[in-house]
Amino acid sequence: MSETKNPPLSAELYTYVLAHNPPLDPVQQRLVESTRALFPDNAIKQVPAEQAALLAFLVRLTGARHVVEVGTFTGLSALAMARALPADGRLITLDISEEWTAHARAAWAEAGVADRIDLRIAPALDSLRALPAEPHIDLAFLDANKDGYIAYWEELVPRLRPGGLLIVDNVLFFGTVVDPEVTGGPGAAVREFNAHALADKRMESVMLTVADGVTLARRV
Ligand SMILES: C[S@@+](CC[C@H](N)C(=O)[O-])C[C@H]1O[C@@H](n2cnc3c(N)ncnc32)[C@H](O)[C@@H]1O
Repeated sequence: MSETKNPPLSAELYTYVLAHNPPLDPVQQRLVESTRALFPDNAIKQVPAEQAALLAFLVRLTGARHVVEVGTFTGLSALAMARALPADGRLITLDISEEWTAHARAAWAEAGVADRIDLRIAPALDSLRALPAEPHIDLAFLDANKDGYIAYWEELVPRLRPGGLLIVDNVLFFGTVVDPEVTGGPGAAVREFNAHALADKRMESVMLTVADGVTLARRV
């Protein structure tokens, strides 16, 4: 068993972490609250505040102009990344739900970033295959159905420019990736994906214990 330096994340410690991150802006805060009110059974899908801040930070750090997101939901991660784009930057975000993304569109309009976001409603694999084949993506965020992760990775990696960043969410899948009794479903799919990503010599990857686990992978 490897030793960890991670302290247990108590509610008090998590509150402390949030207090030492950029706060959600008022539109983001309203989006979090309205998502919980309108879609209480699915609100867990939304990235937490510290992860929204991390996504915005990485967009700014990399100077990304061409961003692709797989998994829009009600639009918080897209909003965070779109706000961090330069004026000529564009975010393409992919989902299959008209209902959830209608809520996203309203928040983006309220935030004044709707003109930077191109929402495409279709199975993500179809939308990814329709993107230009050449390496042009600066940053991608993968946060949709876990049984599609390997296929989405395989479409995204060749389209990333050298040095481009691929951010993958839920790579711990609530800890189930190490549960031997989990032999199917999203936990097993994420476990298989993690092995696939680690073995990919086109990418340099680090796995972080942020939120439900985040892998940062750079196109070498
Ligand atoms: C975890 S949520 C995304 C959360 C979002 N990034 C946020 O922070 O609010 C996953 C999304 O993937 C979408 N999704 C599931 N299967 C999909 C598919 N085959 N193609 C495209 N989107 C899909 C769902 O509709 C859902 O909105």
